[in-house]
Amino acid sequence: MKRPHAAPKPAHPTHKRQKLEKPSAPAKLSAPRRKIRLDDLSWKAVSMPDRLEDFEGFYGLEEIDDVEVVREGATLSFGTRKSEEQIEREKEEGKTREEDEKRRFEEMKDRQGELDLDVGVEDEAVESEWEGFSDREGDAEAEGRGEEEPKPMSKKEKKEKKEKKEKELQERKERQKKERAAKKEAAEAADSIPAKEAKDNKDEEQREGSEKQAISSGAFDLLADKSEDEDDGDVDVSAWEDLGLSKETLASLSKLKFSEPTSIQSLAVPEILAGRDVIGKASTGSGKTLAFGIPILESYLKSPPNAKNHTPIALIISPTRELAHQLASHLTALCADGDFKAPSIATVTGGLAVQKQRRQLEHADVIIGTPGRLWEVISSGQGLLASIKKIRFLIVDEADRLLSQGSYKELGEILKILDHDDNTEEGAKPAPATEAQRQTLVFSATFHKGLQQKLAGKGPKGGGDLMNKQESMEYLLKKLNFREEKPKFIDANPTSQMATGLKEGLIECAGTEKDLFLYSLLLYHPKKRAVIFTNSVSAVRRVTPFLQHLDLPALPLHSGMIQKARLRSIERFTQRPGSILVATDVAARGLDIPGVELIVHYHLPRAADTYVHRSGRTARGSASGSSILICAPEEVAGVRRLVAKVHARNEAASGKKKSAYFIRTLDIDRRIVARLKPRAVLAKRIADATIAKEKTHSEDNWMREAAEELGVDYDSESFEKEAKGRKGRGAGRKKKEKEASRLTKGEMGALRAELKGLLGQRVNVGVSERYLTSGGIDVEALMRGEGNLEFLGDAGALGFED
Ligand SMILES: Nc1ncnc2c1ncn2[C@@H]1O[C@H](COP(=O)(O)OP(=O)(O)OP(=O)(O)O)[C@@H](O)[C@H]1O
Repeated sequence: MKRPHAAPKPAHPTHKRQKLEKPSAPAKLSAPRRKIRLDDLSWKAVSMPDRLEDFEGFYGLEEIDDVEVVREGATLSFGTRKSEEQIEREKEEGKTREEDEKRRFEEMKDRQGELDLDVGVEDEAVESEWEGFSDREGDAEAEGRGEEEPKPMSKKEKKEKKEKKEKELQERKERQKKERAAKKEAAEAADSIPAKEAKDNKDEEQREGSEKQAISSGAFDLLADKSEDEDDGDVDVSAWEDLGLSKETLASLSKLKFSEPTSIQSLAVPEILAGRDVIGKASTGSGKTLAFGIPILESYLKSPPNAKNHTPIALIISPTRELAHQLASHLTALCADGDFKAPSIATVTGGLAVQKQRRQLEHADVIIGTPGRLWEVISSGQGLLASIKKIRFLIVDEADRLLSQGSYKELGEILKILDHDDNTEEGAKPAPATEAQRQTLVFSATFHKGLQQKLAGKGPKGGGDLMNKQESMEYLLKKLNFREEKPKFIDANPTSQMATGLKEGLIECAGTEKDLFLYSLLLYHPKKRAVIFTNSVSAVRRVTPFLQHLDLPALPLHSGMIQKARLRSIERFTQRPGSILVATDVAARGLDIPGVELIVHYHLPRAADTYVHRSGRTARGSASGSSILICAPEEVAGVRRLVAKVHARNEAASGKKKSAYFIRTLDIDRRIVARLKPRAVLAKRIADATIAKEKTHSEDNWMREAAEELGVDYDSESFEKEAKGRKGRGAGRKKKEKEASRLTKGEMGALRAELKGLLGQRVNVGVSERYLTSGGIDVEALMRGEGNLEFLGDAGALGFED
């Protein structure tokens, strides 16, 4: 029986529960029951959870045992079989207990006070240790070595000591700041830069610093910094000597630890230095950036731009924003820490503040940008246009992409404006090609076959295998207004446009099971940095959360994202080993992220060239990697043709007899896939429902806003009813989305919990049922890189072994 402790006594105390732990002894039961007043009994306090202590008017509970409630007619009374002596004894025991309790509480309070004091002392100890790092390190040590036990400090002493330390720290900071400023002044004086120019440079540096911070979230700075992590020793660069480079460039290459040129570099650099227009083709990841970057640096070192009448040296055009930032990083890395003032590099891409970019351009030595933003910026400022016309190099990187249909419009405008003679009348033909003073350099890993044949002087004159006139490289090359009638065509890898360390394969599955097979494939490659290519923004939006729900570190990249988010994704992907980038073809070209080991084509590439470039994100330089296509059965034949086409081109170039390349089908254990299916199905449901909810929400908002603008009432339900009658394209999908969006919070929570449960379970995926029943393999362990690869395998187990 329990009663509230110290609370006003109820008229009729309720009998809460009979204590079970003390069953009455048979002897006691036989004792006569006496009526008793409740206050005369020995109540014991019940310990309560802390949070109840402050309950208004409720201070605690007390309990009593061996009491019976006796009903006599309408009245209740209480009886006990305990003797009076026993009750008295218990009362005494209760008092002692209460006193003990009080004493323990007081002791605990004291101890708590001591503990608080200890914390203070500990802080102080840390502070006094810190003193050892101060300028007066010796003093601090000498103090510490004192033979007598130091006396505890008073509060005043502690305060004074703290203030003194803060003052010292402040003074040290001031001193260091002054030293830095003095050093900078001395360096500027040594360079004998006139005061105004020095100020301009300083302003520019500051502007550049803040611009750089604003435009890049650091992803490509990381690429630029990668040499810093390595040890500082420079490498022997004698292998570069034949190329006729300056000692400054050689020193920079040594710092980058590039001991020898790649083949495209050794072939293209001398030609460019000799003043030739060059069309360079080399496989992905073979160092094309420096093939044109080195000659730009050489030209800059040979005749730095005149500070008073500044004009940029080079204009580099890139098909994507990410590639533009990466090119800037690679060139920055080449020029960083050199024994010369580094050229100023401006990156001009969409998605970032145009005003800042315009300001940067005024002082840029090298301009790198995407066609749309470049056009916007160049065309809007006459002064800028006049100076850009004087560039020494025009570089079109990933030229076949930039010059292809759909992308060419703005590039065409830029080229037109660059060649437009301001003295010719409006509407007249642009200035003749011979007037172009610049060198034009065009690079890619893939060029159209017709162009190659034409350049090699082998191809049919016009028509033949060329695309239609509008698209053809021949037509577009005319637009580039080469200085020479026949630019130098360099094919560094005539027999192979695919990287040498690349393994290719395909996995066949039902079109509706691509998600499941993608998940399984990623589990086969635990902790490997991978890029998943899809053909649409919506697929990226769907596949990324699908993988994330399955606890895989997926990051999205597509053109629908704001630029900062795009750069952030690349930054995280670069920083975190084992992460997975789910991307559209915006990531297919040029991106140079170290350590990518796996490329998955979730959607098939639409063209052979896209296949080459996507696959080229792995196996770069001397590294190796795999490129795997996930195909529905009806897609297999097309895929085989596409991949065979890529390889057939190589054989044609090498003059070998044609033999169709046959991409191998990789074995993925269907039993493993079947075990993983429940997880994949759940993850897909959750991802689809989340997207459908967001979509419905934003559609609703859009309709509401439109209705408001029209001044009509918007009622989503009546809209829906009306729409029900209409059936058209996508009606089934819409219905599914609607259903998915209707999942309640609770239902979503339940799905998540179920998935969590599944992900927490071991998945037995042995190679035989015997193995399955006797323990098997833990996929989670595999994902941690601890699994038994003998069974789940790496690429070798997928059939890549030779
Ligand atoms: N001489 C060299 N020695 C070693 N590494 C080099 C050398 N030149 C360039 N690299 C490095 O090789 C990597 C690939 O270079 P880059 O991005 O220029 O390739 P790419 O041919 O342009 O590839 P893609 O066709 O995919 O754009 C970069 O990380 C670059 O720093």
